[in-house]
Amino acid sequence: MTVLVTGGAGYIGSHMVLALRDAGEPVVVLDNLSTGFREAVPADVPLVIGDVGDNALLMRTLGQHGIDAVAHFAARIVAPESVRDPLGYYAANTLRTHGLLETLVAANVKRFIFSSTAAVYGMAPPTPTPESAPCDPASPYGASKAMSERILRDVGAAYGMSYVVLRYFNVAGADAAMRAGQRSPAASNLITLAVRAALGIGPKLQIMGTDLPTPDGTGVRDYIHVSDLADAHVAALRHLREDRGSLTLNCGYGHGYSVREVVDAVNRVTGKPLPVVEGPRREGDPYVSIADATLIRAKLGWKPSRDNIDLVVDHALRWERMLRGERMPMIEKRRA
Ligand SMILES: NC(=O)c1ccc[n+]([C@@H]2O[C@H](COP(=O)([O-])OP(=O)(O)OC[C@H]3O[C@@H](n4cnc5c(N)ncnc54)[C@H](O)[C@@H]3O)[C@@H](O)[C@H]2O)c1
Ligand SMILES: O=c1ccn([C@@H]2O[C@H](COP(=O)(O)OP(=O)(O)O[C@H]3O[C@H](CO)[C@H](O)[C@H](O)[C@H]3O)[C@@H](O)[C@H]2O)c(=O)[nH]1
Repeated sequence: MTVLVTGGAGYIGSHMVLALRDAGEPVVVLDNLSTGFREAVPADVPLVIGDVGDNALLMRTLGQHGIDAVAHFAARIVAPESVRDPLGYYAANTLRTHGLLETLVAANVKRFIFSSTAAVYGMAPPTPTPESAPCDPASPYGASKAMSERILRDVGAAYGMSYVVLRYFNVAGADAAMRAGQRSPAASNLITLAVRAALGIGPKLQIMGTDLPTPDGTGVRDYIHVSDLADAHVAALRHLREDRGSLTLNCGYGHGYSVREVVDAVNRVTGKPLPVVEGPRREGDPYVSIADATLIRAKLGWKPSRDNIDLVVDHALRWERMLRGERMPMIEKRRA
């Protein structure tokens, strides 16, 4: 029984590959390396380079490796870009998920874990946000995921596929042993930008809005450590293998930090003040995004062990240093 991880050469998928490998689960990665990195996949994990939309390749991969479950991470993920290129996003995310599900139904693969996002809830959901809150995505990116969720629900009902949809809040940090982390130079999430600024390898951090209706005027987010998120996927896999039914679950800690609180954490971890520039609000940014994270604990027995903003920042910072050659990674490097 092998797990296929689409997008396993990307930031979150590579942590899932490590979590599965650490749990002794055979795993295969399918990735087109559009935003992923060959070296993010450990040398002893088969890497199939190709597009998730290539049905013939998928069918071959499923058969060759005896796949019984798929964790589908492969996607385009930049919400503002999706506003400029909605057709590209619906094709990359919704249509490719449809095609993947079609192939899995034909191949009789009946376990599916889907990477969804808090962006399905839109601009002003109740906070903390339960899974039952209405989906009202503000961007084509969020809509492409919400549509995929809907397709999955119908496929599950019609063809007996069991699935776990995981709606991630704000993912951050890196593997504690520095085997994986955010490799993309284009990453635009707050914690990556803050630690890169602290190390002088990125521009000064701009606080996007200081007059929001939040306690200190800056945006509040529920930051989840990427390895806790990977553990949630492993728990989801166990749930599916035990035939305990389909689920849609938030992935977050259930509490949030403002941008200023994240900057404070960076200051504590580095021991020196991070210079920041105060700028205007970013269009389309929710003020607050916090998960109601009760259901995932109840349904999967998931217990995060890294719910500590200083730890999240420390791992992100150490990873950036390591990437710049200050420390060697602890996994054997895949030969290019
Ligand atoms: N990063 C976040 O904060 C966040 C938040 C919510 C949800 N998500 C979801 O998590 C998933 C992973 O995100 P990430 O941050 O690791 O992004 P990423 O860009 O690092 O990883 C995506 C991976 O998928 C691959 N890929 C993309 N399109 C493909 C295709 N058509 N065929 C094969 N491979 C393809 C890329 O090469 C890359 O390795 C995505 O589905 C994203 O929507 C991410
Ligand atoms: O340079 C920056 C970058 C971000 N922020 C602020 O930091 C907070 C977090 O912003 P991110 O860009 O890190 O994350 P978002 O909440 O905007 O979005 C992320 O989480 C969403 C889920 O809620 C989606 O999945 C989305 O794709 C993913 O990037 C926001 O208040 C934002 O305004 C800044 O002040 N300066």
